[in-house]
Amino acid sequence: MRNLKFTKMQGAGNDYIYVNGFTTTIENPTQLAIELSNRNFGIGSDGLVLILPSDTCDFRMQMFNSDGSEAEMCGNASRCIGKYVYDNGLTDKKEITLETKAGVKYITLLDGDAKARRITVDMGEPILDPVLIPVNVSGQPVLNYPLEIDGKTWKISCVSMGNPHAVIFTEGIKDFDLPVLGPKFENNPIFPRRTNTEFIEVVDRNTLNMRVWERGAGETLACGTGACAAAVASILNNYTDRKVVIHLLGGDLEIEWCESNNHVYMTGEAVTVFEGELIR
Ligand SMILES: N[C@H](CCC[C@H](N)C(=O)O)C(=O)O
Repeated sequence: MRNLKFTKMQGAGNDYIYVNGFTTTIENPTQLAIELSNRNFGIGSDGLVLILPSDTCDFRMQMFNSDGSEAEMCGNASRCIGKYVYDNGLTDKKEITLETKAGVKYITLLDGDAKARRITVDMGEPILDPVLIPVNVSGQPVLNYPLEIDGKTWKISCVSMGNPHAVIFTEGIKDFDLPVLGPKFENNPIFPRRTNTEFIEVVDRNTLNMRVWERGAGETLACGTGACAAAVASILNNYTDRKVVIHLLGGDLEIEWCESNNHVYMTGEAVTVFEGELIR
């Protein structure tokens, strides 16, 4: 079997392996995501991203977490795909449409070079209907809903950006033991398709601190859809204005929930770390 060429990229420290689906066919992406994400026996990453042809858009994204599960959408990966396709000559456009399982996303390349680019993605409208998130709670929006875990009651605000998020506004997030706490939210029966969980400190009306336990990947240094969900939840709770800077462990993301069209815009970096060839 031919060696596998790949590109390693990261957005705010959320790192994925990118494969050009125009030249390489991946038979079993679920298994490959598990193997290649392993940070000792594989390449090491938060998951695997395939860049594919699309009948309706410029490109299509298929994204797999490090546990092999396929997600509907990935914000940090969508920025990196914008950089990848431009840098590799798959397009000369700086306004790019991307087909995802969460609908069409619109990528705009701002400035930068072959190493790092600043990119904005129109992430579309947030989904607040619990049936669609999904979360087994009645009434919308789901804001500060009391969820008891191991005798402690947490207040969750639930938003989907095509993938499910439970947002918790709290204090002292740097001290949380996420490897213990995260899975108790991720796998809680209230979430029929599991959930990503964001732990948020409100710094001021334009600034949030965030840690995230991702569905299918564990703690990552950043989550683009999670940052969007956290911004929407903080605006709905009137903790912040409609433009927020979110400080994540791996870097900052700028989120705006636009009042005129109800779309959420995410701006941040996309960085190419290295290119490689997997010996198979
Ligand atoms: N773990 C997520 C997918 C990756 C999302 C994240 N890395 C982002 O940048 O949006 C899920 O299963 O919904």
